[in-house]
Amino acid sequence: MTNQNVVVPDAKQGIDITIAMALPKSLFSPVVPKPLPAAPGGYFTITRKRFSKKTETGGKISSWVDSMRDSSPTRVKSTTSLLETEEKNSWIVNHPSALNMFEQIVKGSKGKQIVMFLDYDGTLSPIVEDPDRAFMTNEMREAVRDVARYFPTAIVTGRCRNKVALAAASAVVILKVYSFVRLAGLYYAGSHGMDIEGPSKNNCKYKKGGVLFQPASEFLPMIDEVYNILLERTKSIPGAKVENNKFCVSVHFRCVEEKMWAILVEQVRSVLNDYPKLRLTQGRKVLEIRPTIKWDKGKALEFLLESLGYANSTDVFPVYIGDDRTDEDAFKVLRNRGQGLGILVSEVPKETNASYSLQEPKEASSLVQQASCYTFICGNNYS
Ligand SMILES: O=P(O)(O)OC[C@H]1O[C@H](O[C@H]2O[C@H](CO)[C@@H](O)[C@H](O)[C@H]2O)[C@H](O)[C@@H](O)[C@@H]1O
Repeated sequence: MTNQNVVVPDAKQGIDITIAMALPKSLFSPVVPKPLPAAPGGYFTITRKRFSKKTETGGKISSWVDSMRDSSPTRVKSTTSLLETEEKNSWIVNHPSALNMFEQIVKGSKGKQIVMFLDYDGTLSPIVEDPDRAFMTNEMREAVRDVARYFPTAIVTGRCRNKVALAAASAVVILKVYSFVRLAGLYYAGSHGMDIEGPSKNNCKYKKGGVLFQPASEFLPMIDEVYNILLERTKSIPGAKVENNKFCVSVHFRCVEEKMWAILVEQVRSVLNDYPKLRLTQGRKVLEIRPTIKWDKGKALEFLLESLGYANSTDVFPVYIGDDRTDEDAFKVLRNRGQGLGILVSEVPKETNASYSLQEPKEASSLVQQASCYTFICGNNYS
């Protein structure tokens, strides 16, 4: 049975958060946060300011390629300079591990309704070469299923909403452990939040179940058209992969040789010249073509909170876990609201609006698992 309205027990009610710490270690700390590894050359020094200057549509091809290279390092420095070590140390002080800070997070959320927002690629699933093989692990799937029993939980992703569901479902089929139905209790915000669906049985006050919002629906034919043109224009570039994400298109260059990146960007840019209502952004070894509407993952987060009845509430504690630039819009919303917390999944320091960090999806799985274990125990004994 699900109980998505579970509120984190309040200390005033006599709940001792140290109870969580007293639970078996295997339940609560399956992953010990690793010390930060040496950052690959050039990665963490890229600033958002610098990135945005160079990646607006209309910038030079060479700027795009520079930006792609900056965020996709191929060289790993053998030694780390003192400056870099200091920068890494100060970054971790400012963005501590959410696993290490679990007790404080529980304190901060006491008496409030937690709402979980989870990015997919790089957060729930590890980054792999083939986007069609980016499955969640068995463990992660279980953690997400469990946490969704206690708190409203949304997956917020650049992927096509149906495809994310399919990726999750395929994992179920392959592993033959969980059924897809167990994830029906989640909200899905696909296409960078432009395609929002609620669970069929839920407490969504805006509308019960089904598609809740599609702010870019008028762009559907245009996106299809651009997807087909891009397929054609990039087919001669070895390794390039074009993905139709319904309200946006991804052009992957993870498997494209660096010397071909300029040609790829040139092709994409030349197509977009004929579509001024579309814009080009960049993710992890991917170029993203999106409508120019003012909608992003941050707006999707606000929309979902409003749908759940928490638009102006001070009694809500949204937790957003993500790894990519597109997740920064959501981190920013939380920072501006002064509510909840953003958690960046990253092995290396990055400029971010998130307050805490985790190094890899495995740690995200542990944190999500801890949240549901804690709530299960405290809810049973104290609420
Ligand atoms: O918002 P997200 O859930 O993080 O989705 C962003 C993009 O993720 C996928 O691409 C990324 O993951 C792939 C699989 O690990 C990897 O091969 C690729 O290089 C990454 O960019 C997805 O395929 C894209 O459509 C999403 O926009």
